[in-house]
Amino acid sequence: MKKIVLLGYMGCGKSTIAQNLSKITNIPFLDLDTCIEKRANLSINEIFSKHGEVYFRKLEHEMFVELLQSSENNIIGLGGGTPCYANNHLLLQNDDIVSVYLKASIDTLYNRLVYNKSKRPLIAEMNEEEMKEFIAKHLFDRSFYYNHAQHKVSVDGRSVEETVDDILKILA
Ligand SMILES: Nc1ncnc2c1ncn2[C@@H]1O[C@H](COP(=O)(O)OP(=O)(O)O)[C@@H](O)[C@H]1O
Ligand SMILES: O=C(O)C1=C[C@@H](OP(=O)(O)O)[C@@H](O)[C@H](O)C1
Ligand SMILES: [Mg+2]
Repeated sequence: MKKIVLLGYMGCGKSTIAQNLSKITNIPFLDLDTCIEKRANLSINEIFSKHGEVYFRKLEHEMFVELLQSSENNIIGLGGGTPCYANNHLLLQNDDIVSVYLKASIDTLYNRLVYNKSKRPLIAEMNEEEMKEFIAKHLFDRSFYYNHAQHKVSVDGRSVEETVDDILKILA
């Protein structure tokens, strides 16, 4: 059984889908952000505010490599920026993983993030207008990295259960 790696922009559902896919498959799930918070003993917000984003990206890369090197079978929910730094996107092509890009439209992402931004330091201080413009440009810049995933699943208008089913079809 290969490790299953879920990636995509903030708000596309990586953490939620990883948890629900784990319930169905009984494969343990790991959320990369949670692993980083435990290792640093700081929240993502605190890491950004105390040490800055470059420090966070270093921790994120180290933890991502560590999780990929473990012998355990896991479902790993990445952070939205994980594929976009330290050549992490090249790891998405590894033979011993199944990487799935949860692709969402700007509107889907905005509608989910507008009520969930306080724990996301990149957008926490933005107003609604700024957020919409930021997401559009940021998603465009990042799509090169996300498109290195082996598989792509559209999540627009799909329930959690439907997205889990879409991923189960890939794993079958
Ligand atoms: N399929 C879905 N339909 C509706 N809302 C969803 C769906 N998947 C996730 N969400 C919601 O979107 C928000 C972001 O989900 P989350 O799993 O934290 O995304 P990510 O880890 O990719 O940032 C949460 O409020 C979550 O409940
Ligand atoms: O897009 C990003 O750069 C980030 C996404 C976040 O994870 P989620 O995608 O789970 O929100 C978290 O890693 C951090 O706030 C940075
Ligand atoms: Mg998440």
